[in-house]
Amino acid sequence: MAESYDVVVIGGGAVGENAAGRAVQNGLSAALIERELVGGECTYWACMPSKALLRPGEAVAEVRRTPGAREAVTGSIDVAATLGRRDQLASHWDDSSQLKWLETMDVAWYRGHGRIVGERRVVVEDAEGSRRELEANRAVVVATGSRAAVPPIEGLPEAEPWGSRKATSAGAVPASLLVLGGSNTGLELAQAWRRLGADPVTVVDQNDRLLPALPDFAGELLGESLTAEGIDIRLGGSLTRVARRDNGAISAVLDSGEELEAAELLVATGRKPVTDNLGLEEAGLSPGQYIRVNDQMRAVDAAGDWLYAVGDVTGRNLLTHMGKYQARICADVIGGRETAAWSDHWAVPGVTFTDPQVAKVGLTEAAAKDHGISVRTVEHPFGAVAGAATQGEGIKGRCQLVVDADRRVVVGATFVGPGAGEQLHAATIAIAGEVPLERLWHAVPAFPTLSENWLRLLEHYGL
Ligand SMILES: Cc1cc2nc3c(=O)[nH]c(=O)nc-3n(C[C@H](O)[C@H](O)[C@H](O)COP(=O)(O)OP(=O)(O)OC[C@H]3O[C@@H](n4cnc5c(N)ncnc54)[C@H](O)[C@@H]3O)c2cc1C
Ligand SMILES: NC(=O)c1ccc[n+]([C@@H]2O[C@H](COP(=O)([O-])OP(=O)(O)OC[C@H]3O[C@@H](n4cnc5c(N)ncnc54)[C@H](O)[C@@H]3O)[C@@H](O)[C@H]2O)c1
Repeated sequence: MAESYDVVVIGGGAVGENAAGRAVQNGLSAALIERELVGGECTYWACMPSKALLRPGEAVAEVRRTPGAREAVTGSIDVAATLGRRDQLASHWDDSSQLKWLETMDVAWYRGHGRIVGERRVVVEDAEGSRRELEANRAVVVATGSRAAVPPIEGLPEAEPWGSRKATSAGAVPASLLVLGGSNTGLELAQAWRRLGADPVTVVDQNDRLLPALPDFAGELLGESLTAEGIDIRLGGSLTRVARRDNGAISAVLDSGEELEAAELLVATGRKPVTDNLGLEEAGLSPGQYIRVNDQMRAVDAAGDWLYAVGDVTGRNLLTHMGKYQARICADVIGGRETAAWSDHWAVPGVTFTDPQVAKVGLTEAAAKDHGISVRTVEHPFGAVAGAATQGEGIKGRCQLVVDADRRVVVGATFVGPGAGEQLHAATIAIAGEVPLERLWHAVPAFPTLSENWLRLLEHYGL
């Protein structure tokens, strides 16, 4: 006899949890199926532990920028304390508090592998092999996330490289680190382990520049900072061969023929969807692909109207906060509200939590032009306001606003500088709220704060 819920969510990462919780808040009954730890990658092996590894280095750099405070830093980062704090922020890889939250929210949870076995029907199989069948009166929501994609490089699997899971949960600092893939994962973890003592740290990426989807200055400024602290960045190439030597060291051959050696190799070359062994064929979908969704998060290629997908598994903005936004939209749609995930296209915020941080929301100049928008951009040095001077010496960086010149609203913003991520939400509000420049002009930034960058940018625009 199947147990029956309005909504059955497969995958209990941050996104699945939010979909189930919001469904209950909307007056529906919901069940969540998770085969590993409720909380998913973000909680245990991605966002939280990586930020915990970065924070001590960032805090020390902040203090070192400030005369009077810098003299108080006489030692080096305490690795054991950093890893201890990391373990704490990763909830010691224990999901009991997440389970408590589900219970408080009245979400039923099942530990096991979820698989669709027919229209609105899902089977959960636990580790012992016992099976329970769940029936979804209204919808099945797939929130099974993503896993690391490993490129086909000779010797790579046998060399047992680090993936993001190992690189965020390691119990000791590697003597040296080679990072393949220089995007958010690779750059954050390269800097984290460098500042914790790995030396040398080398980053290899096939692109000709860092962060190519952002304005040029973002990758350039970040690259300069990382290079200055001893991270060797090799762009425009990859590895052709990898081996782990008898002494445990990694040997890697670049496509230029040069051989690099490191204690560990981190592979951070992107993600692929977790859609295998999920029974997607029951809804007419192919396994192994991202699940295409519309702005109501309904799986557009699925037969019927009962299958939804949210989070990384959709391939749309692989970011926790965007997945959670999709989850809220999805649960509202299932609950009968008319709504759409339009922010997914126009106002996606993202922060690379390196030092300096790279924070961007909305469209770049190039993307805005592609959308036929008549664009004007304005820029200002991040550190050229009194708020930066009070924070310390030598604060560098850049800010940029992308403005729709016809509608006189901001459509994109990028900030590069220490702590730039905290500047971002003002831009997200301006973009999502379509606040006219004439109105923004009256949003006065307090003195002396870094937010005065907004005033300078608007002055450059001519206000
Ligand atoms: C190193 C790193 C750092 C990151 N830092 C950030 C950051 O700072 N900010 C940010 O916004 N994003 C960050 N991200 C991205 C973020 O981690 C993901 O976008 C987010 O985890 C996606 O959440 P999700 O719930 O969709 O998927 P996941 O977190 O992958 O969760 C999916 C869950 O589904 C479960 N599951 C899969 N298949 C089944 C099945 N058949 N049955 C039952 N359960 C199943 C899995 O066990 C998993 O728990 C980072 C990513 C990495 C790799
Ligand atoms: N702070 C954050 O919000 C944060 C942090 C980490 C990850 N994430 C998200 O997680 C997702 C995955 O991030 P990611 O950095 O792991 O992957 P990614 O797909 O963003 O970047 C992968 C990088 O690897 C490079 N690459 C791929 N194959 C290669 C090869 N064979 N040789 C050399 N280089 C190669 C690519 O050029 C690219 O720069 C992204 O959506 C990202 O935004 C977010």
